[in-house]
This record gives sequence, structure tokens and C-alpha cells, in this order.
Amino acid sequence: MLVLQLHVIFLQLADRYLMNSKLLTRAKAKEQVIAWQSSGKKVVFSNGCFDILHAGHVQYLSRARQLGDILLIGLNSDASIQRIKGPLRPVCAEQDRAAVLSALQMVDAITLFDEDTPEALIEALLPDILVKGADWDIERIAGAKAVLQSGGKVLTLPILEGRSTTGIIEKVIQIYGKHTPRGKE
Ligand SMILES: Nc1ncnc2c1ncn2[C@@H]1O[C@H](COP(=O)(O)OP(=O)(O)OP(=O)(O)O)[C@@H](O)[C@H]1O
Ligand SMILES: O=P(O)(O)O[C@@H]1O[C@H]([C@H](O)CO)[C@@H](O)[C@H](O)[C@@H]1O
Repeated sequence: MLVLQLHVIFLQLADRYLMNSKLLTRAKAKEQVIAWQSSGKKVVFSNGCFDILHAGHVQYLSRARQLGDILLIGLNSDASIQRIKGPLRPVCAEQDRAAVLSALQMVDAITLFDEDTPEALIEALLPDILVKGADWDIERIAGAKAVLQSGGKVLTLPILEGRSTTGIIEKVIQIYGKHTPRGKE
């Protein structure tokens, strides 16, 4: 019985590690960026909340990855999102948001940041390319100045119209605001 219990604990720990095997500390992310750039790889960086993932995110991340050799994502922590998007957000906790992004083939690495903006993170990492969706004007993109000054590029990618996490939340409220979700009667 003890062996079985130990086996279950091992599997649970393995799952947790494998779910977030791409999640790096800031120090490790910096180390990795230096290693990638030293071997001639172009590091693309983007950041976001990636709360409830949708087709716009997937298209965006796929295109971002095609801009270089590595795609590193700066992911807002739960505390960061609560401050910038309101106390009821995020819907999905940071470990889950990181696990979902980790499962995407085009995402190579993820690092959480707790600040309101990724400016300090980007200044520390100095990626070759900083990219955001076109819902952000270049002038408003945090970290742009540091990346440009280091000889990097700052780009925006087209938005897949009609897709947003907020939109999904609003649609769910519209649907279930009137009805109890199936199976919850
Ligand atoms: N529909 C979309 N098409 C392409 N890129 C998108 C789309 N929506 C968001 N992005 C990009 O994905 C990244 C993460 O954005 P974010 O997580 O804020 O998505 P969101 O759907 O706008 O969320 P919210 O509705 O909570 O603001 C950002 O760089 C953003 O520009
Ligand atoms: O998911 P979002 O809302 O697109 O991500 C935000 O992007 C902000 C942007 O980089 C500002 O230039 C950033 O400040 C904020 O922390 C979120 O990552």
C-alpha cells in the first residue's frame, strides 16, 4: 500500500513538472537568452495575460514564433492581472495559464512577472524582437525603448477580429446569466 501511495505522489509531482516544464525563473530565463543569443538564435519575446486562451492567441503566438528562432513569453502573475484587469481576474490561475501555454508547440519558454508591466523583465532579458498584438500602439509597448536601444526590433502582429478573453467571459455571462450550467441542476 505504501509503495502505491509513493507511486501516486511521484506521478503527481512528475505531472506538475511536465505541465510546466517550460516555466523558467527570471534568472534562468536571462541565462537561457544569453545562451540562445550566443549560439546565434534570434529570441522573440512577447508578454500577456493569456487568461482564457482563444484562436487569436494561437494565431498570434504562431506568427510571433515565426519571427525568430525562440519564442519566450512573459506571463503576468495572478497578482499583476488583478491590478491591471480588475480583482475578479484572472479566471485561470498562473500555473494553469503557464501549463496551457507550455502545451503549445510554438512556445519555447515562459517566465512569470509580478509587476504591472514587463518593462524591468524586458530590460533584463533584452530579446532580439519584442512583439505585441496590433491592439497595442508601438509607443505604448513596455520595454520597446530598451529593445530598440539594444539594436532589437519592436513589432506588432494583426489581431484576429472578434476574439478576446473578455468577449468569452461576456458571452458566458450572457448564456449562463439566465441558465444554470448543464449538469449543475
Ligand atoms: N484576437 C487576437 N488576435 C491576435 N492577437 C491577440 C488577440 N487577442 C489578444 N491578442 C494578443 O495576445 C496577447 C495577450 O493578450 P491578452 O491575454 O490580453 O488577450 P485578450 O483576449 O485581449 O485578453 P482580455 O480580453 O482579458 O484583455 C497580446 O499581445 C495581445 O496583443
Ligand atoms: O495580455 P495583454 O493585456 O495584452 O498584456 C499586457 O500587455 C501590456 C503591454 O505590454 C504594455 O506595453 C503589459 O504592460 C501588461 O502587463 C500585460 O502584459
